[in-house]
Amino acid sequence: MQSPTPFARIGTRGSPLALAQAKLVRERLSLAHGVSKDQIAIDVFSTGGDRSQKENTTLSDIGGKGVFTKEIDEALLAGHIDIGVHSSKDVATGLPPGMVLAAFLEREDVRDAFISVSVKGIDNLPDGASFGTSSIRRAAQALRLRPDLRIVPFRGNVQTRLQKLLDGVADATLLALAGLNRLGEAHRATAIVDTEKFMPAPAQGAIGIAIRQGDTRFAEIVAPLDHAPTHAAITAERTMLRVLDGSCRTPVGALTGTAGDLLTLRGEILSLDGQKSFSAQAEGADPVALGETVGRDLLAQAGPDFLAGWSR
Ligand SMILES: NCc1[nH]cc(CCC(=O)O)c1CC(=O)O
Repeated sequence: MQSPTPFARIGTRGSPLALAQAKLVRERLSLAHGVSKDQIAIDVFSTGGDRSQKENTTLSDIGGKGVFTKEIDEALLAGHIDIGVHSSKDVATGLPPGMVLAAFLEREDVRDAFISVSVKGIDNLPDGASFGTSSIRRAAQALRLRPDLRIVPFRGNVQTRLQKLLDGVADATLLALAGLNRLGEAHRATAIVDTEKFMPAPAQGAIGIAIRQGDTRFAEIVAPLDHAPTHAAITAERTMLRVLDGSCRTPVGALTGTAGDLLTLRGEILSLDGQKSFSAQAEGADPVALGETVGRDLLAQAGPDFLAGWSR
């Protein structure tokens, strides 16, 4: 039986991936603090992003900001939960006032996996094949290589999308390898794609832990779970995205690496049809400064016409 006052209350979405991530955080908290898992509650929330799954919408159509986090953020700020567990790539760059991302678990594989029941890779798809994705980044990157592809909307959780492929709704898709790994479904990947051609989404593959700003008790409780190199990389990528967010809604990719003691950050923005793209790269020690440098470089290269053309 759960005690009436648990050690911590975690809020999460209810998808199998979100639950796996919340359970991973519970496991880490339990080990770090020597408390039983029964003392850590997991509360499940349905978000706008979950409710709109059945519509033929892209995430940017729904309105983006916090569509997978809003209800959890509100419960956190209201004190109904202590910790929000999120896929960092689903967390809006502008956090609700009073909320902070305090810790990040060590990043999983950042790459996307190509999945098809008929062909080995994107190059092998027949002319005019259908490509299932509701990610404007994956659509643009696929169309850059294969302008003939027909993009079909592909919403739903990871399991739903895998089933849609089996049902023949599309000839192929891309999914984050991180999600497949966490669900024990990595064997479904037909191929792992090259990050040069398919730069991952900013913050892909990292679980983020949100707490209330100024909550010193929970700041201390989640601190042992934080992986410093992941924290730095996600900060750099989210900063780059924040610089771009203000001006445009083009597809964006980002990838952090290391060069000795320094971080390297590569970023790219693409037109929706993938026919135009700009990339930038820099290295530095301060993740915020690095993200700003790469973000501003991308804005400068793209210029106002490109950004205006795709701003809605
Ligand atoms: N809402 C989509 C989403 N958000 C996070 C992940 C994967 C896990 C991650 O990037 O940490 C996914 C699924 C996908 O892109 O395949």
